[in-house]
Amino acid sequence: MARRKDSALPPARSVALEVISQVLDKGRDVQAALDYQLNNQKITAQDSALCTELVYGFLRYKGRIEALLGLFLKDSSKLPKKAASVMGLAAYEMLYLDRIPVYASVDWCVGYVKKRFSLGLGKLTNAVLRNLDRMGEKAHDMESIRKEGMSDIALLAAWHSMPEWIVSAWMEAYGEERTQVLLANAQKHAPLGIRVNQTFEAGMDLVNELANDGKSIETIGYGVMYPAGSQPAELKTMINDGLISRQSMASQEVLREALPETWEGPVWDCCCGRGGKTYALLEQDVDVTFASDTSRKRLLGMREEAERLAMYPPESLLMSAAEPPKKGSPLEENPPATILADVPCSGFGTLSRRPDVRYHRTTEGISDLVEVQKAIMENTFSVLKDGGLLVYMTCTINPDENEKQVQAFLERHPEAKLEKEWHTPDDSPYGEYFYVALLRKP
Ligand SMILES: C[S@@+](CC[C@H](N)C(=O)[O-])C[C@H]1O[C@@H](n2cnc3c(N)ncnc32)[C@H](O)[C@@H]1O
Repeated sequence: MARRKDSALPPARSVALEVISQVLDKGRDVQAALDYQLNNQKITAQDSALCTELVYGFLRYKGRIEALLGLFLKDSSKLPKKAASVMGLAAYEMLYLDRIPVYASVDWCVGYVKKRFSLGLGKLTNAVLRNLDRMGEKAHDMESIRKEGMSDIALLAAWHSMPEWIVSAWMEAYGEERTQVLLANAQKHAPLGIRVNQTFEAGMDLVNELANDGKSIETIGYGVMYPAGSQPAELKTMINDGLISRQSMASQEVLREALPETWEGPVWDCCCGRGGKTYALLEQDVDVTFASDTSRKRLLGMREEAERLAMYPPESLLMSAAEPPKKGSPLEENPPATILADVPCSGFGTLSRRPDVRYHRTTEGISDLVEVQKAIMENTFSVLKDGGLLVYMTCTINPDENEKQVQAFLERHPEAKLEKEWHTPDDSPYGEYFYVALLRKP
C-alpha cells in the first residue's frame, strides 16, 4: 500500500519524501519506489515531474547538502529524521532548481517543520536555510565544507556523495585526476538512449526520421540519443509496438566494443536479466541460442520481450552461471562457442541513472559480488568450447570487479588470452560506464 501523502507538505515534496525514505531506510530501488508512489498517489503531471527531479537530485547531492547544512547546525544527528530530510529537499531546491524562488522553498519547509514538530525547530530550520542562502557561490565550492583535519578523500567523498571506500579504491587504482573526473561525471544526468529494432524492414528509415525530429542529439548505427530528462511522447507507442527499445548509448557502445560481429555461435548470454543485450544481439543476427539468469521474474521478462519485438526468444534456462550445467542440459549437448557474462556488479558505472546505488552498497556486499563474478568466470570458461570466447562485462567502475578480476583470472589461467580490454572513456557524453574483457580459450 502506498502511504498517504503528508498533507502538511505540498504534494510533490510529500511524495518525494516518502520515496526517499523507501530508498534510504528500506533499501528500495529508486525507480521502482518512485513508480509505485506516483502510480498510487493522485498528483498532477507537473508535480510528478517535480517530484522525480527532487528525488533523483537529492539522492545525487545528499552528502554535499548534509555537509553544507551541517555548517549551521551544532549536531545534525539530533534532528528528527523527517525534519532533516525536508530540510535537505528544500536545500536541494535552493541550490539547484533556479525556477523555484528561494523564499518559496524556505516557506514550505519552515511551515511544515513548525506544524509537524515545533515552533522552535521551525525557527532553527529558517535560520539554517537563510544561512545557506547567504553562502551564495561559496555553496558551490568544495573547500567550503572542509573541516579541520579532514582528509582529501573524505572531502571528495562528502562533496560527491560517494562512500569513502570507493573514492579510496579509485584514487589508488586510477589516480587523483581520473577520480575527480569520474566523481564529477557520476553527478550528471544520463541522456536517454533508444535502439531501433533493425529486424524491422524500415529500421534505418526510422533512425533517419528520429535523427531529424529536432529532439534527438546523436545517432550511431541504430542508436538514437536524446538530452537528459527528455521523454518524447511519441517514443512510447514505438516502444509498445516493438519498433524501438530503451537502451543507453553507453550500453550499446560496450556491445559494439565487444565485437559481436566476430562471435561464433552458439552464444550463451549467461546473465541475461530482462534481455536488454540479448535482443540487441539477436537484432544484429548474432546467434544467441541460450539465455539464462537466476531470477525467474527477469527470465520471464526476457521471454515477454520477444513478443513485443516480434522475434523468437533464445532457449531460456533458469540456472546459476556460477555452477556447472545439470546433466542433460542443452548446454552440454551443444556447448557454446561464445559466452556473454554481463555479470551482477556494484553498478557504480550507472550512478547517473541510478543515484541510489551508492547508498545500497557495502564493502562486504561487494566482496560477495567479486566472489560470484569469479565463480561465473571459472564455470563459464570451463563450459566454453575449445577456441571459444568469454566476454566478461560489467557496468561498474571498480578495479576489484574489472581490471583486477580479469588479471587474477589470467594468473589462474595462463592458457587464456586477453584479446581486448576496454572501458567507457572517462569523458564519454553517454553518462554511464561499462567495462569489457574478451578472453579466448585455447
Ligand atoms: C548486469 S545484470 C544483466 C543485465 C542484462 N544482461 C541486460 O543487458 O539487461 C546481471 C544479471 O545477473 C543475474 N545473476 C545474478 N547472479 C547470477 C548467477 N549466479 N548466474 C546467472 N545470473 C545471475 C541477475 O539476476 C541479473 O539479472
